[in-house]
Amino acid sequence: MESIAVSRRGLSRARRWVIKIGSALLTNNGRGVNDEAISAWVTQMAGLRKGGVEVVLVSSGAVAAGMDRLGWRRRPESIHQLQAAAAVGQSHLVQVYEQAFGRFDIRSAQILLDHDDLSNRTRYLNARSTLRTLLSLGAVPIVNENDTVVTDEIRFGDNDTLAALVANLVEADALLILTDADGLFTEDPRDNPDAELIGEASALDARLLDMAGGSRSGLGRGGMTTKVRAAQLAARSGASTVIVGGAAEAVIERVCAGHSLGTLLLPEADPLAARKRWLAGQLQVRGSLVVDGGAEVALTEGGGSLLAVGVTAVEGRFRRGDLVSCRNSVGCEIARGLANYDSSDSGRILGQSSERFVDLLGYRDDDELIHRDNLILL
Ligand SMILES: Nc1ncnc2c1ncn2[C@@H]1O[C@H](COP(=O)(O)OP(=O)(O)O)[C@@H](O)[C@H]1O
Ligand SMILES: N[C@@H](CCC(=O)OP(=O)(O)O)C(=O)O
Repeated sequence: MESIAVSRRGLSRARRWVIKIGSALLTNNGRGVNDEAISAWVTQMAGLRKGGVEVVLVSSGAVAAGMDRLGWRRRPESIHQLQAAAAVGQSHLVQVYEQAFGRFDIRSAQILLDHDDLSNRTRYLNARSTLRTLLSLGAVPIVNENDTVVTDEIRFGDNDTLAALVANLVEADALLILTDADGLFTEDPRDNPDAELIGEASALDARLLDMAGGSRSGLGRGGMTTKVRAAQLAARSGASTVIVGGAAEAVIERVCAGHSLGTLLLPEADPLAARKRWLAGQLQVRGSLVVDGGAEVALTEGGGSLLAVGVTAVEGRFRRGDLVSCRNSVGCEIARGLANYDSSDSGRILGQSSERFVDLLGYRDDDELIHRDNLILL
């Protein structure tokens, strides 16, 4: 039991969440989207945002909202009708969120993604930069699949997969999947009312996929199978996943505070190591920082962050958040990491202590040029 408490407590330290709200939950008994429930979730997300926690929302519901507006009772089979319903519904869905976040003076932003956006390197990096910029502006991105331009073969179909890929994209600490079941049960509780809730497991535990079944709601898509797979994908970049019943009182607040609700699916033992491996494999090196002897020791032996004071030269052109290589005075690459300042600002602060950043740049975002959590030693 102790380990549950410890890992749940870890969730209360997560600074960046991806929160996915599924179709089965969002729909008002099949009649459009549930505005009242959306308002309650947004109130909780606004609370997180005000507390300095970054939130990316992945929301389904476009097809359900569109069906309602078009007067359709049953989810259509044809892909073109689904696309039409999604187009009609998406604008309404975003409008409901915009209004709800507006009550808290929080900007929201619509992001529609398809498979190609996340498999094409340039588009992937563009999506990543836009999402990160929105977060740094304090906005809440609202992501959905770009249903208009996708066909059956390349659709995500379910938004669980999309949410996990977004968690990878923004390197979220945790993914919260709100659905109409209380979590992952040993069997679908609709089939067996005696099925038991799994409180916590490793996302990579092969038995989970045997327990997970498909969707029955008529509006939801992937069921628990895609949720377990999403947890496995999210774990690749070190994120934990919680699958939980979204109708529970103050559910987002309680899960994010570390309360034991729903099912927690954990990445491997050291999420930071997973995340660093993910970073190393995903991004292109955009430039280099040459470090002095003191900084080399601090990085390689002390496990420290890279400070501007230990940097002697900046090479290449890179933006904040890009992957850069750290080389020592004889040109050996010793580490790679995500730069907190772009190449031009890095050039202005090199050799300087962070107290001077405001004088030199007119602002100070971070004290470190590369934080140790974003640094991979080679
Ligand atoms: N082992 C399981 N535990 C809980 N729910 C399950 C399980 N297997 C299948 N399900 C089904 O998964 C459904 C949730 O998935 P889905 O309908 O796709 O929702 P969403 O639209 O929120 O993604 C539940 O309503 C439940 O019937
Ligand atoms: N893009 C679709 C979502 C697809 C879907 O229903 O996914 P899910 O919520 O995972 O069951 C929509 O907005 O209706």
